[in-house]
Amino acid sequence: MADHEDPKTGKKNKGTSKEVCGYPLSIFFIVVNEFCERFSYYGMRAVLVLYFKYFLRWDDDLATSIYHTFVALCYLTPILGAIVADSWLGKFKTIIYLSIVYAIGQVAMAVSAIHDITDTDRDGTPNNMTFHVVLSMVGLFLIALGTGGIKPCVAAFGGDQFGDHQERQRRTFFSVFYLCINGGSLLSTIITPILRAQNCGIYSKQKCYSLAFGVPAALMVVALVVFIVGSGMYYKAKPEGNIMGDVCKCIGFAISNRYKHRSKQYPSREHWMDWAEDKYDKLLIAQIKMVLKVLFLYIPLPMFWTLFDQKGSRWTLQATTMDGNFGAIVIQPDQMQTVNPILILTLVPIMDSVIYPLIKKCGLNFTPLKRMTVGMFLAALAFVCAAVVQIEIDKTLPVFPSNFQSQLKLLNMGNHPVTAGLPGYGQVTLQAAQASEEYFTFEEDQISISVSGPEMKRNISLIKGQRQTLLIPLTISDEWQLTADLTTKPEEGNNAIRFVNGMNKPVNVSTSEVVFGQIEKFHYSNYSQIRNGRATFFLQSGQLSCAFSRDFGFGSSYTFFIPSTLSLGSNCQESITGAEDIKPNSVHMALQVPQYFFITAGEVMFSVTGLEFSYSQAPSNMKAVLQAGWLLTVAIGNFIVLIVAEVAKLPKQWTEYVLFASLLLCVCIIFSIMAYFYTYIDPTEIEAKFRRNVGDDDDDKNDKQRKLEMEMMKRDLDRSDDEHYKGKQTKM
Ligand SMILES: CC(C)C[C@H](NC(=O)[C@@H](N)CC(C)C)C(=O)O
Repeated sequence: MADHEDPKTGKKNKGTSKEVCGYPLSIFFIVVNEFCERFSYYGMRAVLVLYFKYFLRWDDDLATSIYHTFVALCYLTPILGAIVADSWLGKFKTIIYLSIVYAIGQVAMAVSAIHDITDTDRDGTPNNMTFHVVLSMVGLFLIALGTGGIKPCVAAFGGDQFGDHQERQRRTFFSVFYLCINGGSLLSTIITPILRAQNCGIYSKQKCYSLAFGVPAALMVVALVVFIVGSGMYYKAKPEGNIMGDVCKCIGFAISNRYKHRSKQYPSREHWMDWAEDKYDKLLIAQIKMVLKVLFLYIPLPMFWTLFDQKGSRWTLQATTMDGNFGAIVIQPDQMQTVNPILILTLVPIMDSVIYPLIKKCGLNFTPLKRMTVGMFLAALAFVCAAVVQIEIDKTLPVFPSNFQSQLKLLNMGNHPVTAGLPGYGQVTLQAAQASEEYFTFEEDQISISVSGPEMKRNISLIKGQRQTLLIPLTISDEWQLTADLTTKPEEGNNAIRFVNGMNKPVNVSTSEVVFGQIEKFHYSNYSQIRNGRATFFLQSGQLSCAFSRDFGFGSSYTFFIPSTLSLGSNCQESITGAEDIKPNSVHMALQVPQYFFITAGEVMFSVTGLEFSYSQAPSNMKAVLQAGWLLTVAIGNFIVLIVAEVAKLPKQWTEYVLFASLLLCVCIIFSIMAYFYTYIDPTEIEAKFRRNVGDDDDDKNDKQRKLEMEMMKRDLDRSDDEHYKGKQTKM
């Protein structure tokens, strides 16, 4: 039998698998598995809301709530996976079984997105939507179970591959592991939206959601195969029975025993868990103490994730009010999120090979908990940057009417100039086919407007909180019309465009992507969303057919006026005038880069370190459980976003950013105090000593000596100021 194999089980011993440059070869399969799995997860997530909205035809509210429920579930299921792994199947088998569940879920999603399956009338839309909804919900449930379930196991299983002499390599592994997460997610969030945009189908061509889900499904199968291929090389720690059951029972016994002995006549014990000593093994009690110490330290951590997860929501919304034109490329608001994984891919190597060594050279002991504290501080700083950017944006946003005001714009549909008398604003002159530049604000319910050239006078009823445009007709006999204008910026950085037809006959307007439909004479169309860039509009009315083009930025709104003078042979490019109802975004998206930089630098210090810290401080039989505890802080963080945003209801977005920054700063201070009192431990060493002292009946040490050693170890776990273990234990 080879010396790297356990003589009893024939299985590999820890840290003895084949090595390449000091690293166990087995971790190669683990990091490739993680890369493919994250590709699969983030790729599917990137198109999920669009699938809900455009394939299942759900409204925005339902789509976003199901999406967030799914994401929250993905961070709750790790507990389940960890318990199964640590207590029953072991990490290896848990990863294999749950990966199969995960891959089935992804395949179910891909199948649910094939519209042809139920498209009996072959019109391109499914005829049995229930089938697609049920299949996709089952798919998402399996994915949440799979991705969440394996997450704590894969990280801990990777850590398991290193021997005690490979602490430095294990730290590097967690950094590379993080790089793979972000490499996979970056690639997939670029690729799957492209796949979705393709047209596919048997009977009719539709947006290809099946391909956008199918490729992540294939990557999950690849992840599973790669993991299985590495099978012979892994160190597989054996689960030690129902450890979570034992932990719960032991804690329960300690509490009830303490309660039974609450009277002063009983001497107090150093730690409340010591009340379990009457019934439970000292090793188990020591292990529970280790876990509880770390879990206690985790209490403030969800606040970091509360801020971190707003990248995908609030910050993306902020980007929709910004200008994404970078010259050579145009960045869409949701694409700004890719800055995070891109920065991770650059910052992790820089931190590991330059910053941390430099700090060490300066003689500073930049311990994991110090790094996490700095990470929190950087995240708070990111939100201060977000607040400053928001203040700049707010300065450029249009002033919409309050609930006590109404706003009115005038559009002269005639061929001659008119002068309109407006209460409080005097005389306003408008050329032919011209609109007033600004909206006029009124507090009255009704105003009287007199127009000269031709002479007209009308009483106009205004609606509080609304913006309207008054279409001043060509002749006295024509109808006066009021349009309902936008009182918010168009969504997702798009431009809201509509047309007013000043001609005496209907006109059809369209672009290559958008149909405005037929607009009756002297009427106006609904708003349609046009993306940034150049758009060409085609006009068609009887024999008349022409086109004109305009360039659009982000978040503007225009009313284009088709004049009565437009006729066969007219030059539409010159004849059609546009009134700018909402100015395009003018604050550049590049201003978001500092906030992305700080949150990502914070993530590297907080999350990469936290991942490794959770592994290194966990007892051997609860590695996955503590990883799951770490992931639970992410889930709680997500819930806090919903609660704080709902409860705080701040009128200005920048104040909400400042609130979140202040909350994290407070939490950061609390955490630094807690961290100061934390003593790093070496679980392997503690466990070994307990085993030696407790389990070895043939030990020739006398009882007194043994008792003394045990007491010392107990004190090491209970007290923070002891630096007993080979100087390995250091404070914060
Ligand atoms: C614990 C997770 C929240 C960490 C990790 N996420 C990241 O690394 C992000 N930088 C990815 C980005 C695409 C949002 C994960 O395991 O997904």
